[in-house]
Amino acid sequence: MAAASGTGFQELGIRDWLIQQSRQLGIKEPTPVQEHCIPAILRGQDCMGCAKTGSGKTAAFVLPILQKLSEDPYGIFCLVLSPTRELASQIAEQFQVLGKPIGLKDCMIVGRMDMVKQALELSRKPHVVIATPGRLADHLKSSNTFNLKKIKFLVLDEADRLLEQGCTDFTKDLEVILGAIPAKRQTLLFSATLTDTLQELKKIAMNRPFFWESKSEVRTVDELEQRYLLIPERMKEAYLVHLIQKTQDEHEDWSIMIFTNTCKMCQVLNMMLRKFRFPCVALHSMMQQKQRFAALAKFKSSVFKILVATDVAARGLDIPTVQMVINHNTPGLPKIYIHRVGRTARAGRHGISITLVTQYDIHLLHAIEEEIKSKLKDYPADEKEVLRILTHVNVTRRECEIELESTDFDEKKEINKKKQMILEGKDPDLEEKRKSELAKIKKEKRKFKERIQETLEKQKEAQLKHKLLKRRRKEKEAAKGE
Ligand SMILES: Nc1ncnc2c1ncn2[C@@H]1O[C@H](COP(=O)(O)OP(=O)(O)OP(=O)(O)O)[C@@H](O)[C@H]1O
Repeated sequence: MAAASGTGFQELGIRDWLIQQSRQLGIKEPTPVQEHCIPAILRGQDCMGCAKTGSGKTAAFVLPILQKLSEDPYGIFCLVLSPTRELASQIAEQFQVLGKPIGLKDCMIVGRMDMVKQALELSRKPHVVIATPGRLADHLKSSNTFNLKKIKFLVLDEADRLLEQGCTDFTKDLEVILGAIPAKRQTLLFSATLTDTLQELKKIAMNRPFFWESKSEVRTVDELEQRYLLIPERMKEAYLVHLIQKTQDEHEDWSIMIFTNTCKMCQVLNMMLRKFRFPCVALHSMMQQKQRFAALAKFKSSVFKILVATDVAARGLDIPTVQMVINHNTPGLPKIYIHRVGRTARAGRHGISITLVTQYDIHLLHAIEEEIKSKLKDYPADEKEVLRILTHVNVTRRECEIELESTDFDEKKEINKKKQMILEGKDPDLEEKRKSELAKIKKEKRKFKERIQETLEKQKEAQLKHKLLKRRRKEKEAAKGE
């Protein structure tokens, strides 16, 4: 993890009190991303840092910001944006520990938590605000008890995710936030996968940013052993149970993160693994925020050894005990794969990832290998053992699905959708009406098109018949003439 050059934090310009404090977190020698980005940030430059997962990007911005804050302390000095609430909480923790000697006041502004309490905290001018974009934009639109007009630093952690238009689109909220902060500021952008969104990011970091990217061609860390298992879809869960059982039998200290592609699958797998008496807990966006934080805390403290999660946990989370990542589905985007498997093998530790691949996902596996510039190896599983447990596992899974169907899980999803619409200032009933009207118009259009097509085909047929008749008549006449 240490910088190849052997440069210490002191040479980078970091003060003694911060160096002492960093030691408490095991941060002794700077990592390459810290070695390169810290001096640029201390010089006052905008900075874009692209380094592999688990390489210490958080401290690369927290340390210089705290140092600058200690020289001129006021609130609100810095704003950090994160795509998920769990990551925001983790960043806040780093600020709290490292900023303790200067009496740092921080404030976390994330969705689905008490808005009034947050507004009060904001009005007390904390030094650092760590926020998810949606909730911060809501506060900016609805409150005049605080402002961000004097901030010196804007940090976008997982910057590419904040800018891409994925299932959660942050662009509108970012517009509100960027409109509320001063143009003269230092902007710091970090991620393990910055390159796709480089041009958009450069627009946000305006004053010719210092750009640092780790040189290595391979996009994942050397300490990560990457494996795949090519299996039929109906055997996925049996393989999953087998892999967990094997890990539990062979290791005393173990911890696994399992990634799924939907909240429902996450819930079903969690229920199923619990029926097999595995100590596991779920994390997905359909859970209450308090439950989400509690689940993560239990996993972090090793009360539960398995976390079944959707991609809400794919980025940034730093849980050193995680030794294995299992991808229950092959990620559709290589970028998501990089972040998911990056939850293990962090800070120089060893880790293993196993991706379950069905015959329909082979092209996805190839796309991943092409992007990460490395080949995944086949995982040697005990197929006989998997066949032995197959029926039992599949019956249990089906039972869990039926159990979940009897609850209001799908209904809750609809309610959540409606809640989201209300938050976006839309009327769910009106939206529903508009949707069905749109569907009706589309249906009519389709019918109209079909009718035109039919008429055209009939016309064509008639023309052909006419031509054919004409040709036959000509042929007959020619025959007569002979
Ligand atoms: N210089 C250092 N020496 C040793 N450990 C460090 C150093 N800097 C950071 N760490 C530790 O490394 C771990 C990973 O750091 P961090 O979470 O910042 O990674 P990251 O690069 O942001 O990863 P990701 O891309 O997954 O978000 C943390 O536990 C952190 O305390």
